[in-house]
Amino acid sequence: MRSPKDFFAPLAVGAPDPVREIPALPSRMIHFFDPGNEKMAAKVPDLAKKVDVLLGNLEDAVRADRKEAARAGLVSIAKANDFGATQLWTRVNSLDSPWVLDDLTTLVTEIGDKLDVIMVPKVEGAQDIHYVDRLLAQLEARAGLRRPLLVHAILETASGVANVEEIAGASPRMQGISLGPADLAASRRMKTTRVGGGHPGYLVRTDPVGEDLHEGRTTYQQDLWHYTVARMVDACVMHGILPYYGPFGDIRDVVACEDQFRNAFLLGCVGTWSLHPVQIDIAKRVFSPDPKDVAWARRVIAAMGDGTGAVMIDGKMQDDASFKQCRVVAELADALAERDPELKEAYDEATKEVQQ
Ligand SMILES: CC(=O)SCCNC(=O)CCNC(=O)[C@H](O)C(C)(C)COP(=O)(O)OP(=O)(O)OC[C@H]1O[C@@H](n2cnc3c(N)ncnc32)[C@H](O)[C@@H]1OP(=O)(O)O
Ligand SMILES: CC(=O)C(=O)O
Ligand SMILES: [Mg+2]
Repeated sequence: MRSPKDFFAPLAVGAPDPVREIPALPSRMIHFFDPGNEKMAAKVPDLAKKVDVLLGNLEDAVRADRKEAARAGLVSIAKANDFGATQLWTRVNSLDSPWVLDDLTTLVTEIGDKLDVIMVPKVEGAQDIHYVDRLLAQLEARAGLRRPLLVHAILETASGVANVEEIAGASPRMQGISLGPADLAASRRMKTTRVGGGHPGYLVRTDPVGEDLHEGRTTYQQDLWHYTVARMVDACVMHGILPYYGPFGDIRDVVACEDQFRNAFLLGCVGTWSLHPVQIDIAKRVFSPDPKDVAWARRVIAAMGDGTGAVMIDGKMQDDASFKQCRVVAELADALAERDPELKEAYDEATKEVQQ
């Protein structure tokens, strides 16, 4: 284990200094595309205007015989485009794969100055992050980069979940963690066959009403991911990094997708993945606070002054704890409004209405 005193020293001579704080940039949707797929790649410049994060995916969903095309495609796309305030991330192949070394070496060397975050799949424990941390420092030093690349882990193995707190704190590069429900389900031997979302068999049932055990008993489907998302959120917050939901594979079911995203938003996640253009607006809607909630939050903050004491607003008690919750919502709204003029207008309009 590294001494806390050395935590902010570069891991290679000439590598940039590690960051001391993870920037809380808008990242409501991490939009996945296959950089080796010409149709998808052609849409990237337009998509960049709509999404907070574009992610060139090199891992699962890219066929083995297309890995090199995907890597080369990402290099060309990054060199040919300026994405402005939209972040560019990549997901490299897993650390036990034959491709990851070339992924990291090529990407850091060729486009390390364009990339913001490297997503590492199937992270099992802090040792995986330590490996990537040192290698990135060596590559950054060789490439003469002035800004350190950040690292994002996918939580998609049973060991990863058991070690999530140490993963979150393994390096100052750690930017965030996403839930990987598909691989996690396989790793845990869950008896599901889906990519995220619920399952009709995972339910609770009301008590029997009479002799007939089948009559009049309502069932409620439960959220398979509640425990993992909640634990991931706590681990991330403990270490000052950002939690995300991951993929929702039923592209057609936009309703359940929105529900899954909203559960994650309410539990503390800052964003999610979009696998298909249709999921971009869902993520944007869900991970931008509702204008009514923003107006309420601003009203509570104004009424609470320095945040101490208690006041009553519309019959509801407000004190330091609700003031802090309102600040979370209001600060997120302010950050998103800076990037999105339409949202700014909606938030200001709703705020004016409650002031009248
Ligand atoms: C468990 C995990 O690891 S999840 C992460 C890994 N998975 C991924 O990254 C999947 C990314 N998404 C995809 O590959 C695709 O969206 C698929 C395979 C799910 C569906 O693709 P298609 O069958 O082509 O969908 P569809 O016909 O609705 O696409 C409509 C258009 O949008 C394009 N499109 C689809 N997905 C994307 C995307 N993610 N980014 C950009 N464009 C896209 C298609 O190329 C198509 O273009 P066209 O109109 O020029 O023909
Ligand atoms: C996100 C991912 O890779 C998974 O669910 O397996
Ligand atoms: Mg996976």
